[in-house]
Amino acid sequence: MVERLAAAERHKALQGVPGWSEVNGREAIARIFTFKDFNEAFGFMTRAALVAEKNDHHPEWRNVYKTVEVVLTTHDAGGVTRRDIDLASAMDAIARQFGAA
Ligand SMILES: C[C@H](O)[C@H](O)[C@H]1CNC2=NC(N)=NC(=O)C2=N1
Repeated sequence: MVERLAAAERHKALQGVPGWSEVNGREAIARIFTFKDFNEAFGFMTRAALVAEKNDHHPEWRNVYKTVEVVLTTHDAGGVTRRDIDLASAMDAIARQFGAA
């Protein structure tokens, strides 16, 4: 069972994924990725989906044309855990490969 991060731990962990921020009123982290076009955005989602499935840890996300809004939280733990931080970091690496802004 992965453990929910307390506020101080969450803030510290967020420093490792600087593009992400806390969600107001919810124990979750979020980032909006903007790509060159829909093709790149969906390519990012495809790669990220495979990582999510491999790790059995899935995002809440919304795609509008070339943007992908991602919210990460661990439902089983009722808050942010290391799994969210690790998936955020993995998504950042994939986004860099797609030349995200
Ligand atoms: C049964 C399955 O392992 C669980 O439901 C997994 C799936 N993916 C998940 N993803 C996220 N974000 N949080 C979870 O608690 C979670 N639990």
